[in-house]
Amino acid sequence: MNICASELAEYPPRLLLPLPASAATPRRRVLCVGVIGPGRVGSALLEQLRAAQPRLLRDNGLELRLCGVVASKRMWLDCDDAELNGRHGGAQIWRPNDLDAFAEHVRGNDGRHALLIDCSANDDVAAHYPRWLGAGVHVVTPNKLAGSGPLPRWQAIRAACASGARFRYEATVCAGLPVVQTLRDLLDTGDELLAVEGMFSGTLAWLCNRHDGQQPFSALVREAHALGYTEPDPRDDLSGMDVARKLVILAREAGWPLSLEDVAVESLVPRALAALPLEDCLQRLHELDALMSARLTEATTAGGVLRYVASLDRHGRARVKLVVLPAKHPFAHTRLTDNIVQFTTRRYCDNPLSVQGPGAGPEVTAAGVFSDLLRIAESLEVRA
Ligand SMILES: NC(=O)C1=CN([C@@H]2O[C@H](COP(=O)(O)OP(=O)(O)OC[C@H]3O[C@@H](n4cnc5c(N)ncnc54)[C@H](O)[C@@H]3O)[C@@H](O)[C@H]2O)C=CC1
Ligand SMILES: N[C@@H](CC=O)C(=O)O
Repeated sequence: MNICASELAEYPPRLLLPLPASAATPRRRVLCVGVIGPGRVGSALLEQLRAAQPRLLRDNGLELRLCGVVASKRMWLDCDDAELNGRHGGAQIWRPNDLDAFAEHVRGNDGRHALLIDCSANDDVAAHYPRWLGAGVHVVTPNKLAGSGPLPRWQAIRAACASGARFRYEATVCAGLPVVQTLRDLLDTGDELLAVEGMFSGTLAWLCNRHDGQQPFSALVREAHALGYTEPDPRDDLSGMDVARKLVILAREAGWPLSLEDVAVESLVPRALAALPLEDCLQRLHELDALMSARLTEATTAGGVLRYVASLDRHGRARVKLVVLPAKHPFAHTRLTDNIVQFTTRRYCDNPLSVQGPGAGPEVTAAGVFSDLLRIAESLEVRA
């Protein structure tokens, strides 16, 4: 709509007044944050938090207080004496990893708002969520192991939110894309999920896009790992398990009690590599090449493209597999790490609602985690 100056003059004057003081002066809130897993995503997140801190405080009245960082073996707490550490070459900074002590430290005992961000891919960390949430600590994570893990644990996590603590996991599905929130909004406004279909793996999308026979498939897998697209163990991507986990998370979001065992999964990992230690598997990745080359020939001979597709139909049948799609198929027109999620719902039944865009990489994933943090921060009441 265009508004010319004369029209503007006729608008009710109150529309032209400055914003009321309450909107101009944001209420100040403090959120104490602990980051678990300073790997590729965790480090990108720490950088984004650091860069955004002054702007958030100035424009939103939100003070983010980083209280600690814990890695697989060690942790750092803000109460540690920085000056002492300086004199000891940093040797005092790191204590041994202790998740319970870490959570207690971030939670404090002064009624503060506390948030733990799990950027690991570790199941033991996920097993702590019910306790943390039950104690009133918010949890945000891109780690898929809680959302797709044992159903009773998932239910315990949801139940623990009765404490008032919030659990958000947008980045578990398609990294920074607004997929979980979109589904949540559909459901909360009374829609009903009928089916989901899509490409949920940035790594597999990128590999399918880049694999043209010019380079061995295994070299591309190594490149995807170096770019931060793969899981810490790339077999989680190649086996289809990462995609299956995302499908389970979406199904559960819609109230369907799906478990990983219910998903028919096509793995691209040769049996001989499946159970090897990670280092040995990486040495033998070339054993994938002949298999993937044959799949590529099959696709090009048919005039199509390879895509790794997930689907959950109206009868609850869930499957993830590599398929040949015709060149005109909408999934064939995706680029780089593009993911696409199509929700067929009661309202969107003739033409599904689609979310599409880059679906892997530390920066975009960290941004998805960060936006979860901001949604939680928006709901915080002011505490002294
Ligand atoms: N890389 C990507 O594009 C995306 C990743 N994710 C998820 O983000 C998470 C992190 O992925 P990356 O950063 O790529 O992995 P990474 O391997 O680079 O980092 C994982 C970190 O977790 C730490 N860690 C492992 N066990 C721990 C424990 N018990 N306690 C504390 N820290 C522990 C490791 O020390 C490491 O710093 C994973 O769950 C992954 O599935 C989700 C969406 C996209
Ligand atoms: N390894 C995953 C990262 C995001 O979940 C992928 O490639 O999609």
